[in-house]
Amino acid sequence: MIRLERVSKIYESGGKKVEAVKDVSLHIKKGDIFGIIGFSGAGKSTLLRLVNLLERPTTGNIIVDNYDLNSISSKDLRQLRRKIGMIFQTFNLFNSRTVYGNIAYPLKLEKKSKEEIHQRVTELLQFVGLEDKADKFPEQLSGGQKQRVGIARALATSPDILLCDEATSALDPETTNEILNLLKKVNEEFNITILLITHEMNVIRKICNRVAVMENGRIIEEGEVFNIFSNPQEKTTKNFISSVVNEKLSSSLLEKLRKDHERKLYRIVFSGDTASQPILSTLTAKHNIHFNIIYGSINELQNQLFGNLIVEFIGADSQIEEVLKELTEIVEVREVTNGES
Ligand SMILES: Nc1ncnc2c1ncn2[C@@H]1O[C@H](COP(=O)(O)OP(=O)(O)OP(=O)(O)O)[C@@H](O)[C@H]1O
Repeated sequence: MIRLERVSKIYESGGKKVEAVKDVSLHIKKGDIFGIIGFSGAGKSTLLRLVNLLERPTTGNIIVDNYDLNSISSKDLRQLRRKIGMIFQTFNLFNSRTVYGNIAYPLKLEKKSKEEIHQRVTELLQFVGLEDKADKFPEQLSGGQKQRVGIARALATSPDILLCDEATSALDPETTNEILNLLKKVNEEFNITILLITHEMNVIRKICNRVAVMENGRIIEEGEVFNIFSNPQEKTTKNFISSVVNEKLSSSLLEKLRKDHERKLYRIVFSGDTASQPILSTLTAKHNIHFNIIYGSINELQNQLFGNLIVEFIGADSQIEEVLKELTEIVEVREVTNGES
């Protein structure tokens, strides 16, 4: 659906060059909810503007819906633009138009008849749950309601792709969840591919199936959301994950635990099927030792479980060794040291 091949974007302003996007390759498949996460200045907005045809890459190719943007004709470009909807952090609604007028606007540009416009706007108002707000002006709406209008307007021309630029960053957590649920519904009911940029891992966790982590213009890590969450490789990715999945213990708590428990502590990381199997109890029973759970967390993601436990084993050293050996073959096991909390 969207393919970026070795894309770079260099801005030149005041004689200075800024390489905002560096050698990025990505493949976003039809039906994906693909999230790009990164700190401010990482290059996310530039990447979105490249896909939205507002910027041209300095080098590399961008292919959207089988059109190579480097060689697309202006007629095809106009056609393609209609297939891409966009919503924004600041909603970008027309304050002088009603909710109805905002949603109708792209259809008016397409010179649709009054009846067609009425039918489509009514459908969309119902879809986003704002039937009773048709005649209100944006300033009479809450942030969440404004974003619903933004979504309805973006869907008016039945796009194949929806680009979301920090669409929930201005909203409180509850409203964020409502809007994320609505975006999921857009994806599922209309099979619209969603590409979103965000600096909130919560957004990625809630609705994305794939994620790319961006830093200094580059994609540093990319993959299925479950795999990235359960086995992040890069420090920045780990930091983003720890903002929503609290698996680290504070160093003071760790110190206390180590004082209270003179045996070695082990962190055992479970994911997927292993998170729902009684692996620990089976293995410790087999080798006739006991275990004591010191800390545990379990999370649900994409209908799968992942989590981790900190445990101590009680029993003969040789038997503990055996259990650790067998455990390591099934799950990730590492001794908890002072440096690793
Ligand atoms: N039009 C422009 N001209 C010159 N430099 C730009 C332009 N747009 C962005 N940049 C620079 O490119 C880099 C990436 O910016 P970009 O806005 O893409 O990052 P971002 O991850 O979206 O950050 P934010 O979340 O703060 O918007 C930054 O160093 C920025 O200053």
